[in-house]
Amino acid sequence: MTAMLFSMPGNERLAASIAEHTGWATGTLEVRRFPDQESYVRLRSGVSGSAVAVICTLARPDDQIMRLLFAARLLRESGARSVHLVAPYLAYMRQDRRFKDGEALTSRQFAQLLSSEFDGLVTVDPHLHRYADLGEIYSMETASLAASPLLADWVRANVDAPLIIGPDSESEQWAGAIARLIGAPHAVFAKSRRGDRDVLIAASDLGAWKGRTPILVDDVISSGHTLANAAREIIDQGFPPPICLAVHGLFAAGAEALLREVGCRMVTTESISHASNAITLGALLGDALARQMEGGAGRLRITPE
Ligand SMILES: O=P(O)(O)OC[C@H]1O[C@@H](O)[C@H](O)[C@@H]1O
Repeated sequence: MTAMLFSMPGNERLAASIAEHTGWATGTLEVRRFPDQESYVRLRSGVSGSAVAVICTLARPDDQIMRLLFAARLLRESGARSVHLVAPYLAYMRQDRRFKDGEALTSRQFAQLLSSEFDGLVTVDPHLHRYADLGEIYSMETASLAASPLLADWVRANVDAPLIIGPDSESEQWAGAIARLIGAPHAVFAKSRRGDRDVLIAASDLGAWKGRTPILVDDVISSGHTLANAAREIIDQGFPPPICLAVHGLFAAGAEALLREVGCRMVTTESISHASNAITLGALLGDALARQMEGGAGRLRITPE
């Protein structure tokens, strides 16, 4: 199997990290915007008969989706044997139900758009909350990789006597896994969300673990309010400001400043490029992509309504 990697703008470091691990060649896609903001995409490498992967993490997805779909179609039309998407951060997964009457079910529609052009998807900790599996909405091969072993490695190497804390019940899957992997205690708080930037955290009593270094663990930092409010609860109980350890650092406007103001140090994986990136994903993504490509994904299926 010949394989080739293509990076969408802004994903060059991630693509290099996968290329370094797999030894695959990196091809060139020229991608730019016309003055009217439409997208221009041109393939500058031969792909005939190759399995190809486009590396495009999906933070700020609305800025990226059209050019990504154009690139996928172009690669297929140019003779690629199969076209895969490596999106370490997968967007729109948090809109996994109609929370209010009349809301668009964007997770499903976004999945249908990607599934209509790609044969396979490799991603890291997609926000699987009300969906049990990506197969419920994606109709292509999917690999959902768990970052918790890598997060656990980071804690093991950097923190003595950690206390792992999840800010809400959804985060138990990461907090619990990391705590088990490193043999540390963990606690999980409760959260109620009243708005995009308005969350209430009900903390549990951490008194039994005084003296340990608190580490808040979550899948996503978006507005930062979940972790900032959880951090305040931890500090109120006499602990130092926690380390905020997350798989995906989206850092919406104001999030970084908010967490700094509370005194938190932020640590994230390289799924979204940010100064807090401290955990590389090249080996995890490269191995999963190789398995998917060797599996021979190549048949395009369309999700039925
Ligand atoms: O509070 P912000 O940072 O906006 O949002 C991130 C939180 O919202 C949830 O879906 C995530 O799992 C995380 O707990």
